[in-house]
Amino acid sequence: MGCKVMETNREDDIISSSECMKYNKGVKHLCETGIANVPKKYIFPVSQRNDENEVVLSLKLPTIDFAELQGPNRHNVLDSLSEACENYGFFQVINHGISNDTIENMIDVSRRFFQQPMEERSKYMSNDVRAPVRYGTSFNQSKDSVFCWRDFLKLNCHSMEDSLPHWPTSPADFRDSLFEYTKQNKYLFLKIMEAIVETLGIVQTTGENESDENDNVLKDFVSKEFENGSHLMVINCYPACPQPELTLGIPPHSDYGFLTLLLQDEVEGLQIQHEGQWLTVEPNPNSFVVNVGDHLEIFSNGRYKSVLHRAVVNAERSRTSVASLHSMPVTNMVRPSPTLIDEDNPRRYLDTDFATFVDFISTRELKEKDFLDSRKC
Ligand SMILES: O=C(O)CCC(=O)C(=O)O
Ligand SMILES: [Fe+2]
Repeated sequence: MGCKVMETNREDDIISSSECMKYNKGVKHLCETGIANVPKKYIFPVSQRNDENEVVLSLKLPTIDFAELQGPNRHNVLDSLSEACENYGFFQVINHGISNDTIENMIDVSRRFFQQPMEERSKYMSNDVRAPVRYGTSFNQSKDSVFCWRDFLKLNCHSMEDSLPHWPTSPADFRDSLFEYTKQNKYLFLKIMEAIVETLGIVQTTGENESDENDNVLKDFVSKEFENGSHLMVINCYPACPQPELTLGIPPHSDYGFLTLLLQDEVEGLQIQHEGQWLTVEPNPNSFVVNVGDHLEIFSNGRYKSVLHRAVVNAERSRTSVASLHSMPVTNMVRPSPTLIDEDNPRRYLDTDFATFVDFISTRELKEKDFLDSRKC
């Protein structure tokens, strides 16, 4: 659904405190009030914008066939997986086993959540980054000098018993759709993590392909480290924007966890940085875009890369995406796996935990890979 367009002058360029209040209600609300121009608060410096003159190439991400990963071809798929994590930090997963219905319901209920009146959405507005459910706007609303063209709903999915009672009850099917999706998403994450741990060669396996014993060793390792791990779902809403070239849906950043499983609708918008260039990831219905997060870069002692990515917006269509960020339990320390440190490969990152990350983001405007850089030895 697009922004209502009406005639305005540029008085909205002067940011008074009442203007700020208006922006804090989110960009969806701003669009609903009717705007013809992007207010100054959302205009990025030229150097950070999506350069209109630059030819942005489309990228077909390396593809991991999840069904094949479970069969006799596992070894080849593991090679592709390891190459994708080293060279792109991104890959797409097809044949993942999550039903079309579950995926379509997730996107559909997310859209309907944001289409509700402001009063319904605003019930979940909070500045508390630890709140079980939080509606917000931009990237880090309390710190961003320029706001980006995004509203989000963040939901804690790890301690379900504590979080679920706080989840929205409107639309009526919201909780059921999310519950089913998060359960299956977590299972998929654990299975992909088993494969990633195998590619890193950090658990002692028998060295034989397709051995049940190997399967169990991997399963036990991953379940011990991640079964009770953190799981944050971020539902992103990028309304259509009257001047998309002036702003960004989400500025360049890396994700803090081990892996992010991203579901996007059919509207293009995600771009990743690869060899110094921004590349647009073509949406592939029914697949997941998976990216390496900061914690996996640390855990792999730098072998796998947490890559910068961003989202651009467009004038015609609103875009919805759902990012599921998975990591170890929030109280755990994340550190380079000792098996990946030796004389030739010294430790490259300091230990870190979730509290350090929260302290870091609450004291500054987060830029690009600042947090990860702060953890380098
Ligand atoms: O919407 C997208 O394509 C990217 C979202 C994202 O990077 C995030 O939520 O961390
Ligand atoms: Fe991200």
